Amino acid sequence: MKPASFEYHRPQTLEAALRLLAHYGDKAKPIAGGQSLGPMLNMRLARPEHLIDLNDLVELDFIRVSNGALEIGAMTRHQRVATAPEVRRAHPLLAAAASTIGHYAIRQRGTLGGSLVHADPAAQMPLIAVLGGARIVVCGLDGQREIDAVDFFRSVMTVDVRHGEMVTSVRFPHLSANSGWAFELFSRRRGDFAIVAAAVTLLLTRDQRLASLEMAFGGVGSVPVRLDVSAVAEAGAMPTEKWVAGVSAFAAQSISLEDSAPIPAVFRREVAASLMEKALAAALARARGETV
Ligand SMILES: Cc1cc2nc3c(=O)[nH]c(=O)nc-3n(C[C@H](O)[C@H](O)[C@H](O)COP(=O)(O)OP(=O)(O)OC[C@H]3O[C@@H](n4cnc5c(N)ncnc54)[C@H](O)[C@@H]3O)c2cc1C
Repeated sequence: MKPASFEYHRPQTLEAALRLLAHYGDKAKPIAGGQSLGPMLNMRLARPEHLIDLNDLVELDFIRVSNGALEIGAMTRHQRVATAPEVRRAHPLLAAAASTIGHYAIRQRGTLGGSLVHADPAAQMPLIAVLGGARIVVCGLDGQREIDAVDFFRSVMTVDVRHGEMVTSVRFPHLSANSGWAFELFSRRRGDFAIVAAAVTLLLTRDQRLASLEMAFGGVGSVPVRLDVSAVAEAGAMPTEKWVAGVSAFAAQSISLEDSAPIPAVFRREVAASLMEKALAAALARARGETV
């Protein structure tokens, strides 16, 4: 199928893009990498009358490290996030997760901003943003807003961006150098969207006890789910193999799942438990300085 007709605009500055978005309101849509919007246009699931191409906005393609945060421009491609040395140093979990998005060609075009706004519940970038307490910077002609990732994702493919606004960047707090971290996903074939994904960050004390733990799942609800681990992961606990098994079972039990054809909830929950067990073990190994 071919898209319904639209008028194509290629602004050269962020301000020009915002003016177009403000002028055309709900009749306009930005296009970034086109890896999600392209198919939606072709299938006529999206029918904007005006398409605002963001690909000349070089000011939104950047990676900056400052004051404990890693700030990445909305037009930064997944492949750059996956391979940039500054991302690998400041947030190795983000780089690792980005390297698993789709295939190489998709990572070369798809952007961080596009992925967050598209908000597929199983996508990698929304999951890491929610787990790590990222803040999403949204801009309109009247100024900018900074939104916590947990509040940004409202539902399936629905986010807190109003007509006339655009995502311009994302601020990820650094992972501390001695953090343990891991990202695991289960998909039918390599490069497919995850059926379930799990991500973990943790810190150990000098005597190898648990200092802090964050866990999140993707693909188990309408938005990424960051878990409340206070009931099972007390600071000071000794993270043994038995502890890992107990915490991952708890994590998988604590999510509410509905049957969705063709993947029954019981299967999704088993996959979630097993991915979380793998992720916890890998994160602990990294925190202990072992090779993963
Ligand atoms: C075969 C295939 C496999 C894939 N596998 C995966 C996968 O495993 N994991 C994964 O996460 N993704 C996957 N994707 C999707 C890919 O990551 C996309 O790049 C991403 O979802 C959208 O990014 P984009 O830059 O292409 O955005 P676009 O497709 O251009 O836009 C997507 C949406 O975001 C809006 N938008 C874009 N940029 C902005 C902005 N700055 N501000 C406001 N709105 C904006 C658009 O209007 C549109 O609604 C896959 C895609 C394909 C085709």
